[in-house]
Amino acid sequence: MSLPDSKKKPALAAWRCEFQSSADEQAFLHHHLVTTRVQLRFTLVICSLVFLGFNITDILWLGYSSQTAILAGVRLVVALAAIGGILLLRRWPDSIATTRLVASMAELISGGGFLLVTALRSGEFTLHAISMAIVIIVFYIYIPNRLLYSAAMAASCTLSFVMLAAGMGHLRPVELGTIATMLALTNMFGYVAAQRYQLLLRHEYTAQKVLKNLSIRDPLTGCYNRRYLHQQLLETEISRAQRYQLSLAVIMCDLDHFKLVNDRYGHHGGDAVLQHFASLMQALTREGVDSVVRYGGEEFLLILPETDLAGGELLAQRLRLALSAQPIVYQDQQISATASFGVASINFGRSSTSAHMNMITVADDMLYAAKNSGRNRVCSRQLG
Ligand SMILES: Nc1nc2c(ncn2[C@@H]2O[C@H](COP(=O)(O)OP(=O)(O)OP(=O)(O)O)[C@@H](O)[C@H]2O)c(=O)[nH]1
Repeated sequence: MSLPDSKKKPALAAWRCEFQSSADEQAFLHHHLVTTRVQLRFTLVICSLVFLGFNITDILWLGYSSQTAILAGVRLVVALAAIGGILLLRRWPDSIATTRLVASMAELISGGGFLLVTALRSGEFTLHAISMAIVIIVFYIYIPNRLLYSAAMAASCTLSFVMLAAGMGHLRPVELGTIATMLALTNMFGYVAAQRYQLLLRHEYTAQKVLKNLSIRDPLTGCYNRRYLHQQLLETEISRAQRYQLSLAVIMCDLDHFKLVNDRYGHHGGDAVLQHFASLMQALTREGVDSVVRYGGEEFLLILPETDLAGGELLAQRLRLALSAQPIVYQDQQISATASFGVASINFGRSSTSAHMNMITVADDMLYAAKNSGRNRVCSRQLG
C-alpha cells in the first residue's frame, strides 16, 4: 500500500481531454454520471422538440406536399430515437457505456436527419449553413459525449453537408467556400470550447479529491485520521464483516519510549520516526483493503478486513521485526526504534454477541499488556 500523496495530480491527455489513467477516467465518469445523464436527457428532449418544431418551416417553404410528409416522417424518427435513448438511460442508469452509446446515437441520428432535411429542401443551403453551425455547437457542447466522438461526428457531418451543398445547392464557388470556411471555424471554436469545459470538469474533480483526501488524512504521516475512523471507516468495515460473516482484526500499536526519541533527536527527529513507521505500515498492508489510522500522537490503529487472529498476529510480528531491524537515518544519525502491538480479532461467522463494540478497547488493553511485559512485543486476544 503506497503512501497517498494528496498533492499528486493525475495527468490529463490534452487532445482527448481525459485522464491518462483509465482508472482515474472511469472514476471521474462514475462521479459525474448522474449529471451527465440529466444533461443528456435534457438535450434529447429539447433537440427533438426543436426538430419537430421545424416542421412548421417545412410547411411554409414546401406547402402540404409529399416532400413535407417525408420530412415530417424524418423528424418523427429523430424524435422517436430520442425517446428510445431516454428509455435506455432509464433502463441502465449506472452504465457509462449506455450513456455514451445514447449520446453517440443521438449525434448520428440527428446529424443524419438534419442532412436528409437539407437534401429534401435543397433550395436553402445558405440558411441550412446557419442550422449546421448550431448542430456543430450542440454536438460539441450540449450532448455530453467523449470529446473525440463528438469531434468525429461534427467533422463528418460538416463534410457531408459541404458535399451536399456542392452537389445540390447551386451555389457560386465563393458562396460554397465561405460556407465551408465558416463551418470549419465553427468546428474549431466548438472543439476549443468543449476542450476547455472537459478540462475544467476534470480539474474541479481533482481539486475535490485532494480536499477530501486532506480532510480524512493526517498531514504528517498520510495515514487516515481519527475523525475519519469514527465517522465512517470503522462502521463501514464492521458492517461489511457482519453482512458477509467474515473475520475482522484490528492492531493497536505504539512506539516504545518515544518521548526519549524526541528528547534525544528533537521533535523533527521524532517526526521522521513517525513517518518511517507509517510508511512501513502502509507498505506491509494490502492496498485498498487494510487501513492505517493515526490514532494518537505515536499510536496507530490498523484495520484488517477478512483477517483472523493468526493473520493479525503475523502482520504485527512482521511490522515489529521490520521496525526494529533497521535504524532510521535522520540527518546523518541513526535512530533505533521499536513498537508494541495489541491485536484483537472477531469472527462474525461464529460470534453472535456484540463483542465488536469494544474491539478497539481490547486491542488497547493488549497493547498495554505488551508494554507492561517489556515492550517490543505482540499481545493478542480473540473476541466473542
Ligand atoms: N515528534 C513528535 N512527537 C510526538 C507527536 N505526537 C506526540 N508526540 C510525542 O510522543 C511522546 C509520547 O510519550 P509517552 O506517551 O510518554 O510515551 P512513550 O515515551 O512512547 O512511552 P511508552 O509508550 O510507554 O513506551 C510525547 O513526548 C509526545 O510529545 C508528533 O506528532 N511528533
